[in-house]
Amino acid sequence: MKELNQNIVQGILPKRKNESYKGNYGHVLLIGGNQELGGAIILAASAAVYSGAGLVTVATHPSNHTALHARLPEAMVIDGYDTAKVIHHMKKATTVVIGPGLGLDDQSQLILKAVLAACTPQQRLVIDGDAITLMASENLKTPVAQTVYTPHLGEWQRLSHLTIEEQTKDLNAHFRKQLGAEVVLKKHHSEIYFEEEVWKNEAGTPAMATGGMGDTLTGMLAGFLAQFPNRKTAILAAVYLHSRISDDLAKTHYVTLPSQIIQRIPCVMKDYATKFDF
Ligand SMILES: NC(=O)C1=CN([C@@H]2O[C@H](COP(=O)(O)OP(=O)(O)OC[C@H]3O[C@@H](n4cnc5c(N)ncnc54)[C@H](O)[C@@H]3O)[C@@H](O)[C@H]2O)[C@@H](O)CC1
Ligand SMILES: Nc1ncnc2c1ncn2[C@@H]1O[C@H](COP(=O)(O)OP(=O)(O)O)[C@@H](O)[C@H]1O
Ligand SMILES: [Mg+2]
Repeated sequence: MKELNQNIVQGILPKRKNESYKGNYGHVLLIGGNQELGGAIILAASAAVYSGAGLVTVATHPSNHTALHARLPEAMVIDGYDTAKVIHHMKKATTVVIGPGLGLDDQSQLILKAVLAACTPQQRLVIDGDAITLMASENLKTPVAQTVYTPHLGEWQRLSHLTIEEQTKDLNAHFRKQLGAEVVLKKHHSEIYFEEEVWKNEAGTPAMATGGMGDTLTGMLAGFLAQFPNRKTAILAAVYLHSRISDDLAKTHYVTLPSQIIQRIPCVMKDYATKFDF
C-alpha cells in the first residue's frame, strides 16, 4: 500500500484564481438527516461549506431546517422528503452526497433509488452511512456517476459480505472492482481503494472516535470533489487533512469533536495549498 502522509499532500491543493467566483467551485447537494439524525447532515454540510464548495444545498427533513439555517446560513435548504424537488435540484448539482443520517425506512429507500437513477456520468457522488446500508440490503448497483463509497468496517461488511477478519487488501480490492467505484474504508489508518492502487492514511488518532466524525469526512470529500478537477487528489487530500486536523488538536485535546475539525478546515487547506501559480 502507498503511504498517505504529509509529503504526498503538501502543496497538492491548487491556488485559487483571482478571476473566479462561486460558480467555479462546484455546487454540492447533500441528502440525509431524518427526524432523529439531523446532526449528521448538518455536520456534513458544514464540512462541505468550510472546505470551500461554491454552493451548498441540503435536502433534509423539515424538522432540521431551522437548526441548519441557524448553524450554517451559507447553506440553502429544501425538503428532503419531497422526491420531485430533490430530483429537480440534482440537475444543478455538480457533486451529490447521500446517506448521513438518512435513516433506513421506506422513505429513505425511495429517495435513494430516485437519486441513483437521476445522477449523471458528469456528477460526482459520495455514498455514505445509511445509504451504504440500504444499498447493501437492497442489492443496489453503483450508478453512472463518479462514485465514492465511504464505509466504516461494519458498513463495508454489509456491502461486501466480507467479515472484518476477511477484509484484506486483495479481497477489498477485488470487491471494489465489482462495485466499480472508489472506496474509502474508514478505520484507524483508513485505506483508499482506487482502480490502480491502494493508499493507507498515516494520519489519524483514536481522539477521532466520536459520532459524526465520518459525516464530517463525507462533507470534506464533497467539498474537495466539487472544487478540484483531479478526483484522486481531492480524495487523498480530504482523507489526510481530516485526520491531520485531529492529530494536531489531539496534541492538547483528549477527544477531537467534528465541529472543532470543521472550524479548522480552511486553515489546514491554506497550509497545504501550493504557494505557486501554475
Ligand atoms: N449526530 C448524528 O445525527 C449522528 C448520526 N449518525 C448517522 O447514523 C447512521 C448510522 O450510522 P452508525 O455508523 O452509527 O451505525 P451503523 O449501525 O450503520 O454501524 C455501526 C455498526 O457497525 C459495527 N462496526 C464495526 N466496525 C465499525 C467501525 N470501525 N466503526 C463503526 N462501526 C463499526 C458496529 O459494531 C455497529 O454494529 C448513519 O446515517 C450516520 O450518518 C452517526 O454518524 C452518529 C452521529
Ligand atoms: N481509532 C481511530 N483512529 C483513527 N481514525 C479513527 C478512529 N476511530 C474513528 N476514526 C475516524 O473517524 C471516522 C468515523 O467514521 P464513521 O464511523 O462513519 O462516523 P459517523 O458515522 O459517526 O460520522 C472515520 O473517518 C475514521 O477513520
Ligand atoms: Mg458514518
